[in-house]
Amino acid sequence: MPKEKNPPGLKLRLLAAERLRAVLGGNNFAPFSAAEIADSRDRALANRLVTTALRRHGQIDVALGELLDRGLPKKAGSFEAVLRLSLAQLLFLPDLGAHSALFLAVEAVKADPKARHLAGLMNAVLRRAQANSARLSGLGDDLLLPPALRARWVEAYGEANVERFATALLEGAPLDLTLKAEDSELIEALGATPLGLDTVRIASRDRPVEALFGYDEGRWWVQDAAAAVPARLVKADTGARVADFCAAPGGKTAQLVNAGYAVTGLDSDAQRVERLTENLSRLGFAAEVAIGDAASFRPASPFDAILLDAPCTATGTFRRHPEVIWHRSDRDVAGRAQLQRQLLANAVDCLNPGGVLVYCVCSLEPEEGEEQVAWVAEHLKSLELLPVAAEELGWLAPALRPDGTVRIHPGLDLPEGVEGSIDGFFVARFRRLGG
Ligand SMILES: C[S@@+](CC[C@H](N)C(=O)[O-])C[C@H]1O[C@@H](n2cnc3c(N)ncnc32)[C@H](O)[C@@H]1O
Repeated sequence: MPKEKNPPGLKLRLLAAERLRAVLGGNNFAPFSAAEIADSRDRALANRLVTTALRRHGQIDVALGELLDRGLPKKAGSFEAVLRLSLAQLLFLPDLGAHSALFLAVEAVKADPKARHLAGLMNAVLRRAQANSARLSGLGDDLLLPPALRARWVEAYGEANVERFATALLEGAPLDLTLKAEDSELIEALGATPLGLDTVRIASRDRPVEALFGYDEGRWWVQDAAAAVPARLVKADTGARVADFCAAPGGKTAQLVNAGYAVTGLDSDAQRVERLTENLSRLGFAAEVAIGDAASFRPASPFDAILLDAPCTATGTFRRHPEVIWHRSDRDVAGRAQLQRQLLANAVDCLNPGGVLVYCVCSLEPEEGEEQVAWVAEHLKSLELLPVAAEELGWLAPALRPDGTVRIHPGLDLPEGVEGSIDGFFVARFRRLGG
């Protein structure tokens, strides 16, 4: 019988390998969308393979070290990505069965002219992995984080919290929505759990976001519970002129409009600004939108308040972007911290005396959060810290620090009955002196 040219599952495996390879090469991970893989079961499978390979990256590194006597072959096309996917399946997704992990891996490298010559090696390595799977699948969770990052986080958050971070990494992120208005019928129709304030959580979903109840009517937007905190801390009068610096794709802009402010959303990335505009339009929200550099932007007249959601290393988003754990270097942290200082300094100059500045980052690195508050105290003398009160944080009150800044991290307890965890975020609120 002639061999089937395209065995079932091969096309999907090749797509998954391509996606993983791009992330290994430095790209951000984005799950497959319905436009990319129409069949929902195929899409779920491809996303599960890639996310497992990314979440288990550290353990797979150790397994690769053991299994490949001479290390990864150089200039080998998709070999590494295919191997990592198959190890993820063999070791950590036993429900998918071992046979397809081996068979499809060999077929996938045969389909790649740059890796074809390594089909025998792929087969041998995976057979070895299979023979040692009991031990390799039990590699410790301490390997989930690079040692240097793990040590830094243990120093900042303590061992017990970092263990919770590892659990959060493996569990991934549920879908949190911010509701335009409290509405128990909407919450029920979404099958969501209220998480306090205006956030609800959908623990598991079988449909793309666009197919969820109320999307077309613009009754909610996607926003992690932690990301919804900073905009709530902009306390200004109704109708006040509030700027959202670094606004796209607009989750916080939407909150500010919903709170009744006259909002200007500023972002330097034209494509992302397009998404911001589309998102606001779906929600039926009006805001002034500008493309510009928040480090040098000058408004026609100063704002009453500014929310600065500064670009950062985004290590707090590791549940959705496991790659940040492996991609970010000390240099990245230092570079981001430097940019954040420029943005803070310019924001002060765009504020009315007495105006409020809320600074936030979705980073877990103290250099981008706690240490920036110390830098402001030393260098931006026209700002004073305006402490956040526990009542403003609701169930997230344990995130309040003694100085009135807010450190949210994925080790924090959730309200009773709510599953999962939240992103990492740091928030500090300042006031411009005078006025
Ligand atoms: C963390 S994201 C913002 C998320 C957004 N605030 C939200 O809640 O949906 C950071 C944004 O900063 C923008 N950005 C980066 N550097 C900037 C700069 N110098 N000036 C203005 N925007 C900038 C990026 O284009 C990106 O959209």
